[in-house]
Amino acid sequence: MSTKAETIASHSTAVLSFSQQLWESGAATYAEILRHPFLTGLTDGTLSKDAFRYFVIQDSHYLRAYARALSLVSARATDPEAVALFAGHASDAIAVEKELHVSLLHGLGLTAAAVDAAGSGPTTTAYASYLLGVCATGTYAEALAAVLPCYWVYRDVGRELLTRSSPDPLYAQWIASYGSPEFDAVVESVLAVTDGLGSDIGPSERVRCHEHFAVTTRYEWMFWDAAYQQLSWPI
Ligand SMILES: Cc1ncc(C[n+]2csc(CCO)c2C)c(N)n1
Repeated sequence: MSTKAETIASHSTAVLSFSQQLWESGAATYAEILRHPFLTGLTDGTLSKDAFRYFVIQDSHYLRAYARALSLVSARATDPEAVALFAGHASDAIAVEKELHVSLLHGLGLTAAAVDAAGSGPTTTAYASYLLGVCATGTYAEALAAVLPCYWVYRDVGRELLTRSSPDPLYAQWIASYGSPEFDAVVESVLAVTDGLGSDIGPSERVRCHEHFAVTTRYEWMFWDAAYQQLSWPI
């Protein structure tokens, strides 16, 4: 039987691009994400407004942390194009957070003060801490592997949900923002940077990249699950 490192190393010499190799580490989780009742509830309109409200509040906290993680990715990039790309996306994440306040929060009867008062929940805090930890202490490739599922899972979920849409106008508005062609172009540029790194990475670093990708894909599932359950701190 081959070890995990050998399996990953054998993939690296095969025809798959680095991003496609990473995707295999999250593929089973991605299949579960599409079946999650939060997402099926969004598209058939049965998702409770309380669960969606929880999601939007937690996403505000998540986006603030994610922007900082992307700034760290930007700082570690050596290619000036990649520095600019991730710095731009860090800035976009803050803009998205503000936009959320204006459109979705208002439609949900929420205020910025309510978001701050709710604070970052257990799953948001765990996911954000993992991202910031890897981006601060890992290599550039590890940092990229950790932030990648956020882009990629959302693009693919957005595309899938667009085909289903939603009878609820608020849910349809959210779906449209991630299924847009502009967002598709953002994700393709990040995948191109990832593939450009593929040949420079050693075997142990490659294994760590796969681990980070698998963990943050799981956190994406957990983020929707936390909203579905409206998970709070136990104490
Ligand atoms: C839990 C969670 N995961 C991913 C995204 C999607 N997302 C947020 S910022 C960004 C890139 C730069 O704008 C992307 C793809 C989200 N909103 N919430």
